[in-house]
Amino acid sequence: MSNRKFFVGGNWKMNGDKQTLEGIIKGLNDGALDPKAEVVVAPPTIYIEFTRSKLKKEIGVAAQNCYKVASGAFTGEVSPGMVKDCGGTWVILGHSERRHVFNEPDELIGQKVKFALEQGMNLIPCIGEKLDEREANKTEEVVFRQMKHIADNVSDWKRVVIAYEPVWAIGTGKTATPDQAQDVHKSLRGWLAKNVSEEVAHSTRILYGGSVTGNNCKELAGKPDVDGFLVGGASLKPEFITIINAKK
Ligand SMILES: O=C(CO)COP(=O)(O)O
Repeated sequence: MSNRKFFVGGNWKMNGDKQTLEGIIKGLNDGALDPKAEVVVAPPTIYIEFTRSKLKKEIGVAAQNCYKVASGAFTGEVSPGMVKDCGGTWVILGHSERRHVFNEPDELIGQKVKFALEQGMNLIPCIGEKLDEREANKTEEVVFRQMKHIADNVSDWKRVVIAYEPVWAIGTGKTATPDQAQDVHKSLRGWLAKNVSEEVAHSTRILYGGSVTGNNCKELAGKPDVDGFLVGGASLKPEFITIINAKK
């Protein structure tokens, strides 16, 4: 048995306003959450401070992205230090939408990983293959390449939680089967054992993300290498609590 603490992240993406987010926050504050689960939510950057000020302290707050330097002429960007200043202690990096809508390459994601860790943040770096890559049997090749760019820049694995999010499963209602998720998670753990260390492979949490719902979370969470979830759409709904409690 592993002693990896079950972890559930809610990625709110570019959704909500103060009124609706307050409703979601109230639901989390009042909900009966499994105390054995670690929970983090990622509001749009502009609502990080608002969320932190309303949300109970047991739940962490993440940014959905941040830049690779502390300050300067980078219009539209925010730095890890700014996230921290507003009460965020986590940051999601390399999310599929950053990679594929905003064309962020592996190298940039690696640089962001390095800098955010240096700045004291906890990280949720994301990896995952596209449908054509899966169909061409390139899933491992793709996720191992993405992992290498991340791993080469990690100075402290205790502050890193990996999210495996197959691109074809994100926002599509097409969840990976528990066996598909388990297969990739197991390969990733094998990669970590071989390329980083047995200790890191054993202790690092690997989350699954992609159309996780209150209905499919229990079966996914039952797989030995699935240590939690990164949830998009369902994290805006009351069923997020069911997902947090998937191991209860
Ligand atoms: O991208 C995701 C979480 O980061 C997953 O999104 P959905 O849960 O909406 O498929």
